[in-house]
Amino acid sequence: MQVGSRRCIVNPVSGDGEHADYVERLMRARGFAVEETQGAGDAVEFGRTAGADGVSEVAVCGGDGTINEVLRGLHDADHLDEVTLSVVPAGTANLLAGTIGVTDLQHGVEVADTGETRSVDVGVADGEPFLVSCIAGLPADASVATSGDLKGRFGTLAFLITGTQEALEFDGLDLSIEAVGEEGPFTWSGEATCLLVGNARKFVERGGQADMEDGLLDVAIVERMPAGNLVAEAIGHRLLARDTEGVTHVRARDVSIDGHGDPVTFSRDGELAEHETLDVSVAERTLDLRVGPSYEPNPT
Ligand SMILES: Nc1ncnc2c1ncn2[C@@H]1O[C@H](COP(=O)(O)OP(=O)(O)OP(=O)(O)O)[C@@H](O)[C@H]1O
Repeated sequence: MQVGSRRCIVNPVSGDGEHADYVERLMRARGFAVEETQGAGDAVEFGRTAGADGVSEVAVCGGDGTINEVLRGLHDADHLDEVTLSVVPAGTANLLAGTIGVTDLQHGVEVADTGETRSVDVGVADGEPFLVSCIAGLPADASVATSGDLKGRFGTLAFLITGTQEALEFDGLDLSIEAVGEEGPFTWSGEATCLLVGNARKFVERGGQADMEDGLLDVAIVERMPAGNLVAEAIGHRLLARDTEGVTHVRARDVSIDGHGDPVTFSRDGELAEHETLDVSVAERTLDLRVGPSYEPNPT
């Protein structure tokens, strides 16, 4: 047991792969022991070991995939509610970091050292944790189709390019959804283009950071619409405006999704898995997370 210890898990190949030496030097100077991953899955193991060792502060330097691996390891070790987690963004999209107000590597190092700590919700899908979102349908498929090469060259723009290509071919999902909504039971059934379940992110109105401390998930269901309309809506940035026809939005806990016998691909913070049915819940204010100054405890 190493009470009071600090550990930093670094994925040296995240993003452009040029951050490791720089970040490791800065983190060591702030009292973090550094561990470097050598391949997929290592960060899960490092997270598990950090949990088993009782490490009190874990910083993750990498992209959203690496953060999710560490989160899974800490969850496996039953240590999520005892650790303070921080993020030093070195990935391509860095969705979590962007959402909690951590802007770049150097800022991430400062926040990991002395940033404000908030107790935030952790989403749980099929027993596995996520922080940002759990999504099915077009965005999830688009992220599968985004090749590493394209991602490397164009960064986040690659999601948009492949997203548009995929939109022209996507068939839709046949789903039934039941949830405990903020204002009572919620059910939805039909053909969807996508289902977006956000913990740190919301997808309607202006999007951006969701309330991460309310014990609720932000659920948006986009009904299937002809691909031409979909692309036009997306280009006009109107798709997830609250009043868009065909978009249902509810804040809920305990969301059950049924694909009617067809496997549905879900992306849990970028980690892909197929499920015919999926239960998503929230572990309310379970994780202490260091956040940047622009993090909003109560976003409107
Ligand atoms: N040393 C390594 N060599 C190759 N792959 C690795 C290594 N360490 C970890 N990985 C794998 O690299 C993958 C990508 O990592 P990560 O998500 O951090 O970066 P990214 O894809 O650039 O960023 P983002 O998820 O923000 O788009 C992870 O799936 C992880 O398992």
